[in-house]
Amino acid sequence: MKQFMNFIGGEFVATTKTFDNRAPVDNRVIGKVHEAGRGEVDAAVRAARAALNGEWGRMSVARRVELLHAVADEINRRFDDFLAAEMADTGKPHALASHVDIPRGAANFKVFADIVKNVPTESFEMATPDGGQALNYAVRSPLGVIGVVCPWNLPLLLMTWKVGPALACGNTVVVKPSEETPATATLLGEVMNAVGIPPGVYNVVHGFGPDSAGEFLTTHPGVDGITFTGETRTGEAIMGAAAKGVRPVSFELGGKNAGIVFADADFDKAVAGMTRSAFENCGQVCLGTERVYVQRPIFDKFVAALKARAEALKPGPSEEAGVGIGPLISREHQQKVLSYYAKAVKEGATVVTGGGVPSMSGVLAEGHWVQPTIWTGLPETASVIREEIFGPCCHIAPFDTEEEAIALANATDYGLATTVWTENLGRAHRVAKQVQVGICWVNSWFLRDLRTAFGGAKSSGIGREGGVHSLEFYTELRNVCIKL
Ligand SMILES: NC(=O)c1ccc[n+]([C@@H]2O[C@H](COP(=O)([O-])OP(=O)(O)OC[C@H]3O[C@@H](n4cnc5c(N)ncnc54)[C@H](O)[C@@H]3O)[C@@H](O)[C@H]2O)c1
Ligand SMILES: O=S(=O)(O)c1ccc(CO)cc1
Repeated sequence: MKQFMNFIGGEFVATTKTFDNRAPVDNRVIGKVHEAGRGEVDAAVRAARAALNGEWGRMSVARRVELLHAVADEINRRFDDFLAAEMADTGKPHALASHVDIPRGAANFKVFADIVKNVPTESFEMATPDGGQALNYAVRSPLGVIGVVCPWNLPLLLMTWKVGPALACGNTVVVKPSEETPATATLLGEVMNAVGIPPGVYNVVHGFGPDSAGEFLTTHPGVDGITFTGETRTGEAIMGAAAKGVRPVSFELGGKNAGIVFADADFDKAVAGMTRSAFENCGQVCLGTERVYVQRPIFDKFVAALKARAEALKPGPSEEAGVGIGPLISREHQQKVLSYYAKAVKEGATVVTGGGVPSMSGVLAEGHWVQPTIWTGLPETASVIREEIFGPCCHIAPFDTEEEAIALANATDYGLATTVWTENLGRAHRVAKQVQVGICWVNSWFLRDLRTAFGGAKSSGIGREGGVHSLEFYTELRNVCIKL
């Protein structure tokens, strides 16, 4: 049985309290996770502080960049180990994990190392009251010890998306991976040691949220800032914890994203794009679309086409050929998604396809499967249109005008992403400007350039990460003013 231990000060640390790690495909116990108590979290924060005050804190940017490139190279060298670990933890299809999760997990180190190496800082000359001159210039220092609290949907990708820039900026980190997906964060500890990242720079503490490692880390006074990806409600709790000591937070939170398909869209591309945005990763992507609005002239044709695509997604384990959809992460999440499937029916939805659990054979019958599901016919007040489900499902409603589509898209407390499909360039610009979200894709979905700002509006987040914007959170910008 695999043991997932904490990684503190460059060493793997066992504890006496463990919990089960289960495979989503068949609910089998595949590992034991060593839960960190207050003592281990404190040791991790102290190790991170010592590294900050030690070799890592004194290291030149050029050497740091070199080491982070080596981390990326080592992830790529051990690609198959990371792939196997991520697939076992999440059950996601091989094609997805091998094309998205692991390569991005590696790229996050290189991209941010290069950004930090090349970013300029500002300087201003000024006239002084005595007729002389002064020079102002900015310097960036690391924020300090960063608490990184992660979700389970893209474990390595979303963790390194924060650890990459944090380390590139010279910080040290204590990572709390999701209790559902401990594997790749633990494996990354081996990579850090292998390439010579000093002990204490990267630490991992395992456990849950409240009264466990998540709470112990976010309430720890030795943590200088907290970066978090997860549910909006959890963000509220962490924000409360961060208030003590007035520590900065960066939050990437939930979404209830709209997709808008105009009648002038390239129909086949729109159907293919919406299939991905509704069902990829079994709908467990915060940027995914759960509310689809289609202009009336193509509504019926679009519903029929998306139905055909949904029904063609073959459920199965990661390695099986032709698999298009994996299971949900956990039994608990399966129950949550199925409760929404029941609610939709109760609130009067027409179930276009899905709505239940696919029939799986043998041990797979114990997995956390649900059918890709499409509804129509619900009022905008329905629960499945208002609340984030995080499953492979969407409601499709017709609209008539551009203004109506924008109003529908914006009628939510969330503001993470929108995907718009149209061949009319003017309309694309008008809609993109008016949707209240952090990212608006036009004729695409989940195209990511890591130099761009990423984050959510409204209840979907606080702050922006990506490119130089990550520096806003991971560094303190200081001004030096010299009288000449
Ligand atoms: N905006 C984004 O970029 C983005 C990306 C991925 C996922 N998400 C969101 O994440 C959610 C799914 O992920 P999840 O279920 O893992 O989220 P979650 O909020 O339940 O858990 C995320 C992490 O927070 C920890 N945690 C929970 N309660 C805590 C507390 N009180 N104090 C400290 N830590 C605590 C968990 O143990 C876990 O590591 C969805 O809402 C999704 O939209 C957002
Ligand atoms: O900014 S990214 O790292 O590309 C990213 C990918 C997916 C999600 C949503 O789950 C959030 C951020």
